[in-house]
Amino acid sequence: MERDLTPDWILQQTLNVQNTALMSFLKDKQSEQNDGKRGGLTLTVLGCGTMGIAILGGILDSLSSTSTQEVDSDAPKRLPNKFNACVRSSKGAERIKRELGQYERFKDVTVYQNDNVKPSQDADVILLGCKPYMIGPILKAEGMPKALEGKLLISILAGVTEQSIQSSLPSAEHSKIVRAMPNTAAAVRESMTVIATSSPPLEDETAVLVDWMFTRIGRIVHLPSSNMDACTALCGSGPAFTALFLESLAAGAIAMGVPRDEAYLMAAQTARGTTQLMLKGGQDGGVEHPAVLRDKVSTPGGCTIGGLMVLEEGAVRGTVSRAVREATVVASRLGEGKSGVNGPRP
Ligand SMILES: NC(=O)C1=CN([C@@H]2O[C@H](COP(=O)(O)OP(=O)(O)OC[C@H]3O[C@@H](n4cnc5c(N)ncnc54)[C@H](OP(=O)(O)O)[C@@H]3O)[C@@H](O)[C@H]2O)C=CC1
Ligand SMILES: O=C(O)[C@@H]1CCC=N1
Repeated sequence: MERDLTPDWILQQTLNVQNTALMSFLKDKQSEQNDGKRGGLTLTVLGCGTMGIAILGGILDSLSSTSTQEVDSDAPKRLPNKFNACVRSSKGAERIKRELGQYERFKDVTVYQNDNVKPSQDADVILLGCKPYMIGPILKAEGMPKALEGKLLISILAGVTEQSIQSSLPSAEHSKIVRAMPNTAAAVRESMTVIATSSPPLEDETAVLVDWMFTRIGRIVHLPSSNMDACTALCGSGPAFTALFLESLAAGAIAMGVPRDEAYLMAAQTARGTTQLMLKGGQDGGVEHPAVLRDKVSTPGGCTIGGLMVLEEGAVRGTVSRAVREATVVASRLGEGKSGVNGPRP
């Protein structure tokens, strides 16, 4: 676009540039002050892959967007302000930069490749995000037990109990271990994360920090550790089960001539609408019972009841429930320290 370079226009542009620089300076200062006031924590993600990136992304996003405002009301006194992301391969390191580089607070992230000791020494809080069977060797590696002493360890590993993590750590002065189970919707801040209740209970400040971390990526509930494998099957595996159902819904429509892309979009938006109805709640303020939603759609003599009867003939309810039970059993075996646990059972 052509423009007259009038003195007024040049002055305005100069002021705009100065304003932007000033705003950015003030934002940085405010962010430093918030971190300083709270005595910032260092968070290290040991195994920063799909889930580690999603969780770290939620935290960086939240910190980036609240730095100029009063901090969130649910925030702990001390927030993480430095981050270490640990991986094994250069591909893993590249992925972190590619997926998290967009966040302003990525400047506070250091990526480590094949070095877990230094970032663990520097950490106050450690998020364990490697594969379940890797945890023993990682925790027992030279220098690690000492580096982890007295730290808060938060594990998202399927099937790995707090006791089993504790047994990989020789020193008794160890470290508080908290188990949590998020899901891949963390990447869009819609995770359902189950946090295992600790025994003895966590100190207030630690509990607030753990809740704050996982509410950055979605909703949380607290349940006893004994429920964690079933929660892994429902919430952790749930996106895969739901995706299969959505794929089947769309396939039916595609078979009847609906264009493919529109069919997937319709399946996704229909699921979103249904979950919103369910979450909006019933009369008692809780989650709406799915059977109530189902009934509202099933006009007597209509097409929905016709379709539902086919699903019942196909034992969909029993099959899906059994898949969750199977995944629960397999999840519990993931903590045995080996891979390939879907194989035959004795
Ligand atoms: N995926 C899911 O839907 C869910 C997974 N979980 C749990 O989360 C954990 C991670 O799963 P997910 O994110 O999918 O797995 P990924 O394979 O995506 O991530 C694992 C990460 O660990 C890194 N890693 C491997 N070896 C080491 C090592 N020796 N030291 C440091 N880092 C290492 C890998 O690096 P590199 O890539 O370089 O090898 C990778 O970044 C699992 O325990 C799983 O049970 C929980 C809920 C849902
Ligand atoms: O299938 C798995 O092992 C992981 C844990 C929960 C979801 N995915």
